[in-house]
Amino acid sequence: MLEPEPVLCLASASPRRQALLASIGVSVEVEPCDIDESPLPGESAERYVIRLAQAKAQAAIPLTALPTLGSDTAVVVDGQILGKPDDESHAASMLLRLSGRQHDVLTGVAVTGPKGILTCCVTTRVTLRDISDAEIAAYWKTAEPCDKAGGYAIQGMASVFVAGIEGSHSAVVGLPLFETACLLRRQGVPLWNGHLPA
Ligand SMILES: Cc1cn([C@H]2C[C@H](O)[C@@H](COP(=O)(O)OP(=O)(O)OP(=O)(O)O)O2)c(=O)[nH]c1=O
Repeated sequence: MLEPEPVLCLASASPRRQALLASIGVSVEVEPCDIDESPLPGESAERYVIRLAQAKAQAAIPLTALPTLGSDTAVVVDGQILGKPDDESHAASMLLRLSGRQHDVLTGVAVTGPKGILTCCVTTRVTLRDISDAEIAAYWKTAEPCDKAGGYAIQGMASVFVAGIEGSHSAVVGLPLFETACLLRRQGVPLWNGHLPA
């Protein structure tokens, strides 16, 4: 079967974001953008993820004629933003902090198009059970944590640690599908490969 024509430019290297968009029938052209992801002094987590989502979406504008989408996901615990782990000990220290308690996962989304740049931020509360040192060491060996904010993947083997979630599962994986669909429709991007009635 022929691949549907792209209707959106995804400014992201994340295969998960591409798969999430494909699940609602949005075929994309991919233009990953390398931007500085350091938080600004005193910046709130919400401002941070929205700023990065906007920067990614804007960086792709010169590369395409399509509307662009940028997104950023951060794990936040005690007001501190946890990014992706640099190495095994960093990953272990992040999981130890998250073990046996709740934290927030924030995902910012920005979509450019005829209406300018539209943004949203979705916060999801995740509860992890107690995680032992042996489990943390074994989890690193799966290679799953290395490219994930907070050093875990709710959609993968770390699901055995996830005691509860309040909010959007897809947002934790990288893109809140309900809110993203709203932004895409406002920018005139067709969903369900063009079959969702306007
Ligand atoms: C907490 C969590 C994060 N993640 C992922 C979502 C994001 O892809 C990643 C956080 O890093 P991001 O910087 O948001 O995204 P990215 O580097 O993967 O892609 P790009 O910047 O090019 O768009 O962590 C999961 O897949 N599962 C989880 O449970």
